[in-house]
Amino acid sequence: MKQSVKLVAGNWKMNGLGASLGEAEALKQALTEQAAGCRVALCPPATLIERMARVLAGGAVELGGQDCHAEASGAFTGSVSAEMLTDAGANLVILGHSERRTGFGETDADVAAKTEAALAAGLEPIICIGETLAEREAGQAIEIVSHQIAGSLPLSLSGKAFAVAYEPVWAIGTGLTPTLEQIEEVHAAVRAAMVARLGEGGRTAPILYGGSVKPSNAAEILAVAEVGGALVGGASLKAADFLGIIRAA
Ligand SMILES: O=C[C@H](O)COP(=O)(O)O
Repeated sequence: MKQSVKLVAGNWKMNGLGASLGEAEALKQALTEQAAGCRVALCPPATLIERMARVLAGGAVELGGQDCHAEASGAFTGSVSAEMLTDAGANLVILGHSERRTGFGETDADVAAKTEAALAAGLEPIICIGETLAEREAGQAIEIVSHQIAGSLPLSLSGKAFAVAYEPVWAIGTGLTPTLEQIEEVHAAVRAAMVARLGEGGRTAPILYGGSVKPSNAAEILAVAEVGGALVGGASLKAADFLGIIRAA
């Protein structure tokens, strides 16, 4: 299904200090001078969200967290709740990124629980899925992402604003990307899995592509059927690069 308004979200990961707020300011300024034609979001480290919310106030750039805890509050040292992200000024949150699934052992069930928490706090979740290189080489990409969709999307998402991000693990930060045909094939399968899981509620949420998106390949990737936007890592850290991708959308 063709999405009318795409979402281009920048995931700063564990990059950025107060000095980086200038990049957010430059992005806001550029999108004030020339409207984007798509939704644009930045997801900085949690420590920057509140300051970035002040910088971005009154502009078109939305703000997201990179993770949240499944519980609303409690004895969870080092964690941030969904409500804390909302309180700091975020309206989105990335959940289930492969770096959290791999590095922190997050399961599909964890991602589903975090998604429930995000919805309860009024956040729009961006739920990440994607196969490893070994899984792709074994011909299991479709099976893996379909399974991840079934396990990571709680039924309560139906009727709510959310996005799915397909990020092949082997394409993240490597400069490698799937072929356009492979992206189209997986996105079609992801859509089918979303509809199988949520019924009509799975039909319209955008499916973002993520993994080595840059200004030079963004236009062709964003033109693929069922690509409803992009989740951008490295190329979102500099406003000029991120703007190149936004313009392509
Ligand atoms: O969340 C973003 C992705 O992991 C993509 O990162 P990348 O654009 O640096 O490959």
